[in-house]
This record gives sequence, C-alpha cells and structure tokens, in this order.
Amino acid sequence: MEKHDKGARTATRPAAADKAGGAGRAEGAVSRVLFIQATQALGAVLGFEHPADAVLSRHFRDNRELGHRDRAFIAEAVYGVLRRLRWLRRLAGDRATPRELLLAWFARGEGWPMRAFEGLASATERDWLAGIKAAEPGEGTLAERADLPDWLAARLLATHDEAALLALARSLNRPAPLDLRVNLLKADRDAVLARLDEDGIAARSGALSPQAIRLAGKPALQKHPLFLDGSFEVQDEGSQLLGLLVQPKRGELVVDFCAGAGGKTLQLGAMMRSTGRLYAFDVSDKRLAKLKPRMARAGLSNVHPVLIAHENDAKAKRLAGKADRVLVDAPCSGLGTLRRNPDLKWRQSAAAVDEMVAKQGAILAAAARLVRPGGRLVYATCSLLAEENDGVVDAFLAAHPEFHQSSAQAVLEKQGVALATGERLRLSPAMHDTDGFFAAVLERADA
Ligand SMILES: C[S@@+](CC[C@H](N)C(=O)[O-])C[C@H]1O[C@@H](n2cnc3c(N)ncnc32)[C@H](O)[C@@H]1O
Repeated sequence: MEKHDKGARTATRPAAADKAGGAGRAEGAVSRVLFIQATQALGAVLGFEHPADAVLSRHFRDNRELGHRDRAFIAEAVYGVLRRLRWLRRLAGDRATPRELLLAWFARGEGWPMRAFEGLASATERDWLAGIKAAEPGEGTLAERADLPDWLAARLLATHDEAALLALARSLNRPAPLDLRVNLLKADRDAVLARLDEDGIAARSGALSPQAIRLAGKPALQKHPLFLDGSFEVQDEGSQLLGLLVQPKRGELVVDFCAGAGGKTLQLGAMMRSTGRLYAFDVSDKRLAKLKPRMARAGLSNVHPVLIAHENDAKAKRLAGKADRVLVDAPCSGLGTLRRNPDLKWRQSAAAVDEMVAKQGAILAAAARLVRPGGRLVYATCSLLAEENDGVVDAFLAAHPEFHQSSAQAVLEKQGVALATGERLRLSPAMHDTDGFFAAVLERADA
C-alpha cells in the first residue's frame, strides 16, 4: 500500500475539499441521480486501493457535470461513512453494499427522517431502513466503539487508557478546521486577518502558532489575492509548530530531508527571510514538482529542491557535517491526520507500520550525518503510534551518543508559544484541535 504523504495534500482546499464541508444538501433535496453518484464514489473508495481524496478527485474529473454543492454532498457522505464504517457495518451488516451503507449513514449518522427517503429508496429499502433506524447493536468492543480496526485500537492502548482512546477516536472522527500560515516574508498576521474580515471570511488568530490563522468555515481560497501573492498558505496549525522547533535563522544551511510538496519548506524558507541555503530533499519528483510554483508564489529564492534516490544518496551525503539544522518530517502512517484522511485507518496495517518504523530509523540516521557539530536535528511525524515516534527517537539516541535531546516545550516557549508539551511535542486533535503530531528536538554536541 502507499505510504501516507502529508505533502501531497497541499491545495488550498484538499482535493476532496468539500469533504468536511458544510455546503452539503439538506435531506429531501437529494436527487436519485446524485444519490447514485455518491454510491458509485463510495464503492470506488471502499476498494481502499488508493487514497480516498484521490479517488474522489478522479470521480469529480470524470463527472464534470457535478456542481460545487453536489461534490460537497458526495464528499461529505463518503467521509461520513469512512469515519463510522465499523458502526455502520454493525448496523447494516458486514456485507452491506455501498448503497446500504449510505442509506444507513443518512438514517442514523445524519438522522434523516423516513420521509426523506421516499424519492430515493424503494419500498423494500425503506422497510429495511426502518429496521436500521430502530436497531440497537449493543455496546460492542472498545475498537468497535472507537470505530478503529482491532490492531490499531490495541496499539493505541499502549499509550492511552480506554477513556482517552475513545476521546481521541471521537476527535479523529470530526472534520478538521482550515488553517492558514501567514508568510511573514510578505505580510503580517493582523493585516491578513483584516483583509479576510473585509472579504467577509470569518477567521481568528491561531491559539498556538504565532504564524497561524484559523478560519471559521472552509471557503475556497485558490483565487484569493493574498493566496495568489503568497501572503498565506494552507497549513495545519500543529504542523507549523514543527517549523518553530527547527527555528532556522538567517544565512544558515538547512535541510528539509523529507520535503514532499514543501508544506514545511516554505515555512522554514520564510523564517530564514529567504537567505542562506535551504535544501528540499525528497524521493518523489512528483511532490517536489509541486513545491516549485509554491516557492515562487512565496517569494523564496533560498530553496533548492533536490531529488534523491534514497536516504543514502550521494547528493545528500555531500552535505555531511555541514547543516545547521535538519528536519526529518518522516514518511509515516499518517494516523494523526484521520480527521482529513479517515480512509487511512482502514488502509493501514500493523505490518505496514512495522515496515515504516524501519524506514524512519534509516532516514533519521542518514539525516543525522548532515548535522554539523552544535547543529540541530528535528524528527517529526503525523503519527499517533509510539513505535513511529518515541520508539524511533529512543533507538536513535541510544545509538548516537553525540546527540542529546532538547526540550520541545522550552524551544517553543522562547518563541512565544505556551504549550505544556514536555520534552517531546505531542499534539492531538482531542487536546489541541490540531492534527496529531509528534516531534523531538535533537542537538549534536559541539566538536
Ligand atoms: C510526511 S511527508 C512530508 C511532508 C512535507 N514535509 C510537508 O510538510 O508537506 C514524507 C515525505 O517523505 C518522503 N520520503 C519517503 N522516503 C524518503 C527517503 N528515503 N528520503 C527522503 N524522503 C523520503 C515522501 O516522498 C514524502 O514526501
């Protein structure tokens, strides 16, 4: 299966943009044809061969007659089913078809009254739905209540008690808000907030990152003048704290080892005031290609995208011992982003996570070689699993006595972020209303 990539989701609105939406249709306003479209899209997504947002984007490309509101309806319905798939299967049966799952979702998840199904469902289906509406499937196992696969609930139980796990699972089942990062090279936050206000876009300063703006809704911003001129980018507020942990300075040599489409590269480049050298490495030329127009929009001339074949590529090795700061935003299970990508919990597996852990260790060790004495290495993931987070960092520190850990809380505090996170950064949607992120700050001893 494909590895999760935060970097691939960089559009001003996610590909399945309207997925968390708000622009959906009320019950009773859904035509049979639209319902069939939603059923087809759900069927394709439930194959779990490709990420749901990619499948939906494709569905919308193939069905260009669908308007904005129709797409929003389909995306919201599909994401609703993905979030509560276990519960819906308990209600509608393990072998429920995509159409039955959707009907059950609207009847129970959205609470549509029976009359709303009159134009949509046959008399037989409506009888079945009346049963679904009345069904009480019992409390179920913890994993069932959390709407998680058994393996994932078991792994999360290593670091959460039952109540915390249920709270986390519930928070992961809510749609994510839309956050912006102000490009401080081009604008300041108050000016961006004032302009959004003028344009009738409700927004406020982020609670954690001094560069963040949180929007009240999910407006389309691709054509907004401040997006086009690079004054802001879309970036989860939690993700912005990772850039603050790297804390790059003017004139430094910085490496973003897993840069993807550059979510964090752009932030680091702006923090360096477009000076020094910022290498953006990645093994995916497709992702790096998406970085280039974003760099131009952001007004950054210090970024050097470099395609590497693997973490030990000679193009990386030539920077050995030279970098002031290195960020490893490691490929990971992505389970911290389930609010945006609820399909991941069904597409990931214990075996895939174990493979990823080995890869993360190898990338971290290779990236560490680039750090100069006295330099900083930041290891980050958007995973909630201890094995991808503390496990990788603990093993690294045990094998690399030349590195020691700095307190993430202290690094953030110095930049005006008050967050009781302790030595390592741990963000969760349940506690911080951000995606789930982990990071550790590792400093290489002076020579
Ligand atoms: C979590 S994503 C990075 C997201 C990106 N930093 C951002 O903020 O948008 C992880 C990235 O690691 C890249 N990757 C995977 N294996 C790698 C390796 N061996 N060396 C460098 N990058 C790698 C993937 O292509 C992917 O883009």
